[in-house]
Amino acid sequence: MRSEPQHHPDPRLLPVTALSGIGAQSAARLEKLGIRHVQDMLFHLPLRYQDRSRITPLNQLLPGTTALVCGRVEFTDQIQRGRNSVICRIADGSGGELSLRFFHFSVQQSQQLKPGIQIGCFGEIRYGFAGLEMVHPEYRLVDDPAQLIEHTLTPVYPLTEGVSQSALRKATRQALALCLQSRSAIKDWLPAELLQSRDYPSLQEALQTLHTPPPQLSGQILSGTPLPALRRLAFEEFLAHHLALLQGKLAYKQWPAPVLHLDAPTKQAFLAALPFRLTAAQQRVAGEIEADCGQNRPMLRLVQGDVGSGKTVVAALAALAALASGYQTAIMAPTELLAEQHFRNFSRWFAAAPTRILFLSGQLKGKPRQHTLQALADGSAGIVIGTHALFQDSVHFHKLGLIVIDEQHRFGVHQRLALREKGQTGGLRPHQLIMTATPIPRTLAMLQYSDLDISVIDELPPGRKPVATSAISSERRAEVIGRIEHWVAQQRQAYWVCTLIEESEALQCEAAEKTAAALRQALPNVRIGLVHGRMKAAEKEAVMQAFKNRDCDLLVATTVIEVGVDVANAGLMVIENPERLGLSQLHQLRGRVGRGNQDSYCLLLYQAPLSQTGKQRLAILKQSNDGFAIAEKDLELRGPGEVMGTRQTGQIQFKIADLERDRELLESIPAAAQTILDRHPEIIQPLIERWIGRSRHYAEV
Ligand SMILES: Nc1ncnc2c1ncn2[C@@H]1O[C@H](COP(=O)(O)OP(=O)(O)OP(=O)(O)O)[C@@H](O)[C@H]1O
Repeated sequence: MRSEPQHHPDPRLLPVTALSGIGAQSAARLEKLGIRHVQDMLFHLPLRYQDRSRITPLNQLLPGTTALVCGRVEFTDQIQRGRNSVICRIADGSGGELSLRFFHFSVQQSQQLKPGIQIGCFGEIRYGFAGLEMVHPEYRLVDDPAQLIEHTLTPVYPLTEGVSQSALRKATRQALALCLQSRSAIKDWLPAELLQSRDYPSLQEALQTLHTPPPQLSGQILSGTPLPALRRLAFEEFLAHHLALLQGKLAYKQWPAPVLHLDAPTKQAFLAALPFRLTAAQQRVAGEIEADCGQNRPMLRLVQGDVGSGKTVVAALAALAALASGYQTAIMAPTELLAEQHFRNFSRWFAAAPTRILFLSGQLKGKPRQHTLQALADGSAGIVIGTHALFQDSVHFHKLGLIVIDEQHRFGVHQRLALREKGQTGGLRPHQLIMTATPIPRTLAMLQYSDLDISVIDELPPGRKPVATSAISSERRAEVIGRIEHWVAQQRQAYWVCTLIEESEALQCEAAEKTAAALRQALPNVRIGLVHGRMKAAEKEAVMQAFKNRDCDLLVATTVIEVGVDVANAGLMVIENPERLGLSQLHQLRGRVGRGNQDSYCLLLYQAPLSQTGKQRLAILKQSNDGFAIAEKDLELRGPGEVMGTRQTGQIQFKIADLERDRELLESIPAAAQTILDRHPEIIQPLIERWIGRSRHYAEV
């Protein structure tokens, strides 16, 4: 890295090579930690702190603790020639002794440790062959033990290979001096009204406190209580992410969009042809969508609804508005199965409409694919339903007015933004409707969905009965198999879901194959089908069709059936290894049964023994059939990090904020963001740049 001229006007923006001890090589390594300029050093905060404020007498050492000690060398021995390993015994007159083990020690280094010399060490105490020992501790030869004592806690920074802790400490101290003591201090963007009401320190104080904590805060830090200084930075970081998403929404809403108007007679005719009446919640949400689509600015709306709450028909009403206004609709589902199911529903609901409803997935090849692409391009197809294949470069729309994305959490934030790019017609941007059956607790929705307006279908169609759920140890597997036999004898159908760690689809499929084989042996009179993600689409379709037609009694499946299966006669579901899945996912899976008006059951076949939390989690599923309540409980038990996971957050990485530790801050973020939007819009961009960088990944619109 090239050094910039010495007379650079702003020390904050000097490259890190301006700090003594940081050469070009270290600078390249620091870049991996996102540190390029002097001011970046200040936002690289300590992971934890070490207490070197007192020397522990050797007779008071406890294994497993970290301590600062001081003693005189009794003897030093080379124990392993090859590794230059040295052992040294020290004593301090307290009656205690400690062994120090050093590796890769030079002859010169070991010769320094002469008997009688006084040495101070900092490190972890553990049991060794010859009593208590410290392995490769930091050490210093001292005349006076007082020289070892540091009155403030010592920061420990996250490291990158090739940059030592002491080099980072030294560089950070210099950076602090340069930035905080010069007139060009780091700019505090947060307005006073947000800081005062929270009793937060200024940015300057916060950074200073965290890098060089004053002695009076040691107790608080060591007890793990987050300092207001840390809270303040986490608050600022959450705020920056929230603002970035909001800004993405506001920017998108600046574009013109087609006005989609649904006239009353068309709507009435559509509703009258449905075999049911919309619930009040469906009507309300449909109204919200209608109002959005009637604007000349694009809708960005998320519909959250519990499993089976009837989201699809609400999306169909939006598609009807698009159709009535001369625009096309693209509906994207995460799996073939779900896309096919939507395709069947839409084909039925729009049978009388003067347009073509088409299906498009990666599996569609050759002539049929050509015809589909042609119909989308010339506008003869008004509605297309498919998988993410819909958004490949080869797909062109005549006049796309509405995009519906189902099960949005499977598509990351970034994919969602990329989709917005698609389908601009004549400078107009399509309206976007996103549907999810995974209820996200309100506080977390703030981080994930603040670029969307949210509607909730909080009512199930009448007559739905809760799925009676019980947890059964896998030791009672034979009993469960017996229950299936009995169930099938009553002309009912069932699912058997094999789960494994979700990432490993291959293993999941293998497990499903084995289970199907074992069940076929155990239940020779039951017709058993198997469906998993590695089968060809046509094979899957054939099995699903057989299950729908009642030519198959028991469907063994992987979690591919989580979404998209709607077979009213299937009222029993066995879920293997439920302890491995999130509660919301389990709730969604069991939502496959209980869709008709008959009694339905879910058996959670867990691997004993279950942990305490494992038991509590399954108990929640037994007690509740409300997806939102379940999601809140899951959040309580597992914490936000687990619940969101990387998949659901769309890989939001925080520098400082910790979803677990700083959870209660989330609640206050939307109001603080609103204050900034209303009264201090000029600080939005600098805050985003500070915490997220200049990358436009949130605002790619
Ligand atoms: N108001 C209603 N009254 C009765 N049945 C309804 C109503 N709305 C939808 N349904 C039916 O309920 C079933 C579930 O609807 P839909 O598939 O839209 O649910 P969903 O909210 O998408 O659920 P999931 O997330 O489980 O797929 C479908 O068979 C649908 O036809």
